[in-house]
Amino acid sequence: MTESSSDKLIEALRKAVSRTSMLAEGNDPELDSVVRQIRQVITKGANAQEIQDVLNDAEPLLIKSDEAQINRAKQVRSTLQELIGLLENQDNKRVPQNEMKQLEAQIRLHWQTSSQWPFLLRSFFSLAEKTLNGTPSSQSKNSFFKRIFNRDLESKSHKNDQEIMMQISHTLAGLMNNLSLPSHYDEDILDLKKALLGNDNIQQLPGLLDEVINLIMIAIGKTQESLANYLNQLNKQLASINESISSSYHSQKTLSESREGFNSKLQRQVTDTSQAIQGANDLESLKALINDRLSTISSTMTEYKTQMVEQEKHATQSITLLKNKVTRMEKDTVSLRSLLQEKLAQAMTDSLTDLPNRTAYQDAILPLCKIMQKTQKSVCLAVCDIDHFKKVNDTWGHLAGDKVLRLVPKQIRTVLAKEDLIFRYGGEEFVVAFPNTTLAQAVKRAEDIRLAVAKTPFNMQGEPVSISISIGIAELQVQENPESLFARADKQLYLAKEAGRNRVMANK
Ligand SMILES: Nc1nc2c(ncn2[C@@H]2O[C@H](COP(=O)(O)OP(=O)(O)OP(=O)(O)O)[C@@H](O)[C@H]2O)c(=O)[nH]1
Repeated sequence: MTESSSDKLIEALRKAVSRTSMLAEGNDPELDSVVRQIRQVITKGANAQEIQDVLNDAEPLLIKSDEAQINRAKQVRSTLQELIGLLENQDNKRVPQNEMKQLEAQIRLHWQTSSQWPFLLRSFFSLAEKTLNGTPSSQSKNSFFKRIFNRDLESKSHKNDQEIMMQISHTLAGLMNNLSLPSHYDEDILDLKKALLGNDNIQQLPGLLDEVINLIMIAIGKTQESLANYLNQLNKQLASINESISSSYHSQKTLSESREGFNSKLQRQVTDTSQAIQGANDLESLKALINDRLSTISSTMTEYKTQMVEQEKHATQSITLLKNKVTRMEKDTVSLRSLLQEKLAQAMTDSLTDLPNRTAYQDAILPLCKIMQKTQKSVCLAVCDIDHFKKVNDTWGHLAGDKVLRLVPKQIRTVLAKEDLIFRYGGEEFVVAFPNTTLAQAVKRAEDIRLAVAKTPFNMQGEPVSISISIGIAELQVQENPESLFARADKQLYLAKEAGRNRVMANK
């Protein structure tokens, strides 16, 4: 392999790696087939030109895929802007200006980063909740008071809320059209769109929004998973390139040794012939001629040998160069993979509390339940919810609310065992899984959690404030699925709230 063709190959492989993030989309069948072709040519050890050719074929498709990604991001941005516009256009509602500005700034910063879309949507929903639950704008204060005393107007306002909800639901349904998900999610998307379009109930919106966010998470996760797979494959290919270079290096060395032997043998023969001819006295002129020829052959041979040595030196240098480049490329791949892992971890972590989030819970709970059922061990789930949390936000502000959300899980952790798992499930709700724990033990542990939170004074603007949590618990049954386990624990949480809060209730 010459220096320039090895350079070309390395360049082609580099291009393949950098383009992979887009190739990993896996939505366009035409593009998928080109990706397969690229993988095949690399695996079969094709030369630089062949790799260059398939990459050239892929170029227009890659540009198309790139554009589709940008268009999706633009659609998400305009959906979010449209949603904010909807809130602003409600004449008897006041959108909290600070939060709205913050959200708009976040949108400006992150609209192109798909992993941020769920967070932007969540922030929007919190803004919508605050707007709809909050005080009416000053120009409509009159109608607010009238609402309290006038049923007719109250029902009008309720209708107005419903209209906003319907508009928000419609806008979210529009967003679903732009998610790139494998076809087996078509039915889920269709169901969710139907539910969104038929929804006029504010109570259902958080659940539906969660489902939208889940699907976005899946769309992002899928991309990362394909990218990780491809990088693994690429790593194997790089290892095989390295191996073949090493073996070609060894065979070159052997070749050069055997040529060396051939040279000296030939040299010996030439000397022998020369001596033999010198022994024949009677043919002087012939001797001179043959001697002359032999010396020409000898010098040609020496020259050839010098050339060979020079060429081998060159080849060895270019192989060393190539090996260094491959090593560098391997390092690039490793850092790309760790970047990818970091991104995956980010998508699984709640940024406020640093706890594993709901996506992480959904990833972890099924395998946990399966292993516990297989080994016939008991596992319990506790759903914990901060009591009257809305009041904390309303009284002390959103930042104080965030502080409570960070401190409560810290208190919970103080009583958890090493193998217990805690997640921020959403809002002010945390889920704890107790592996290898019976219901009676879990109830005891939950009681300790409740007490640990209740006895902690939370400092709010210099004042100690008590916070309590309610907990619902259920134990996994034989052949029960995680959804049903969660539903039973959540039902107990509801009962604990109904019974006065700050208590633990278990499904016995
Ligand atoms: N500060 C802050 N508030 C949040 C966050 N996520 C959700 N919330 C708020 O949590 C509150 C939850 O209120 P509700 O569901 O009405 O429940 P609650 O007031 O805790 O009442 P109960 O659960 O019935 O005891 C809402 O006001 C949300 O805006 C967050 O990340 N930070």
